[in-house]
Amino acid sequence: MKKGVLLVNLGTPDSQKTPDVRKYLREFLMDERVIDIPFYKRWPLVNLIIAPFRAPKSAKEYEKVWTEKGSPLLLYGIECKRLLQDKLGQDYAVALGMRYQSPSIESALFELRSQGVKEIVVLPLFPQYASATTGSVMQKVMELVKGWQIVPDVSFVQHYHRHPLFIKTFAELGNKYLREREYDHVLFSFHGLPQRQIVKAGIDTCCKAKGETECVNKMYGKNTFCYRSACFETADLIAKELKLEKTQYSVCFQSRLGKDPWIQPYTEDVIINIGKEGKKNVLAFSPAFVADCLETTVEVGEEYKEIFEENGGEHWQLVESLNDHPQWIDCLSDLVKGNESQVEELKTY
Ligand SMILES: C=CC1=C(C)c2cc3[nH]c(cc4nc(cc5[nH]c(cc1n2)c(C)c5CCC(=O)O)C(CCC(=O)O)=C4C)c(C)c3C=C
Ligand SMILES: [Fe+2]
Ligand SMILES: [Fe+2]
Repeated sequence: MKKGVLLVNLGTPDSQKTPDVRKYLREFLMDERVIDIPFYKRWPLVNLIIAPFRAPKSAKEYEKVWTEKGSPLLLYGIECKRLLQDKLGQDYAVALGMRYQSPSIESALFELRSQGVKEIVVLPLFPQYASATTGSVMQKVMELVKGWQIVPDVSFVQHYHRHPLFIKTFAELGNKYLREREYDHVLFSFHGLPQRQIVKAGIDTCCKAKGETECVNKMYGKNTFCYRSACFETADLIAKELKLEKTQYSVCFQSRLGKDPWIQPYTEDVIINIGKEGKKNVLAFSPAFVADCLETTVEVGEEYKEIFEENGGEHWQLVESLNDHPQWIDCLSDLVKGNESQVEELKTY
């Protein structure tokens, strides 16, 4: 009997046009794990304020990344599915679902069920666990399978932010640029989260205090569910692979939405400081994403580049994401098979 693999990414609009972007934003932001406030406040905020006002602006940005075949996030997902299926062979059936919009997780689960699959490994395409991403995917899958006559044996890959192949692939992609020219700083910019989401996750040994801007203890390997700490760990491991000193790189968090405090430091502030320090050449990684998308290509590749140049910077280079890199497919295969090559001895940094 085949074993099922369900790859899940965030999702993307059906087209780059404003109505489709609005529809996507509505579904995405109405998720109670994404905007984690009571429904009676979330509904008007999303439907009357954020979606209507943000959709036309976001649509212009989606226009910049859209290809003839569609959204890069979806196209890389489809390609990863194909390559992983080839790598795993006939004993496995691989499907792709998006948490929001299409193809839905429901359709991907039906695809697996129609192939007689009774055992499914769910692999969210988010290396660092957050309730808003991996948690939401896990909840959705459980809601969907709970009504099946034969409830499948489902397991989840909750995170892989320290998996050696994940780290090595990013490091190799970056090294290509580091060999080409001199850089005076390296930046690791991760997607941000409202600070309260970290506090709510109950990580009381880590980012516990309200407004805490530093993880109190970097107990890597023990507080893997603190998204912020996991991001620092990913950055430290890539930096180690690149043989960077602590002073040669910074970690920061992008994409703040609204006025509430998000996890810090904010990417924009860090870029302004780097510029003020007279650094001219910056290499930027965005390792919360495993595929290039709006957040990497436009936000890091264009918007942060502009801010850097306005603050004295001269050369800004975004390191592309893992996309369909063969070593990334090896990493996915390793995760599916539960080889757990990421569970090495816990290291201290
Ligand atoms: C409260 C708002 C948001 C939270 C929390 C959030 C967490 C989060 N998101 C990703 C990954 C992606 N986000 C993307 C786009 C995007 N994210 C938000 C808001 C929150 N994200 C918005 C409003 C948007 C839409 C774009 C925009 O209008 O600016 C994408 C890109 C999708 C694409 O089609 O290219 C990804 C991927 C992570 C990993 C994360 C928490 C860890
Ligand atoms: Fe997001
Ligand atoms: Fe933390």
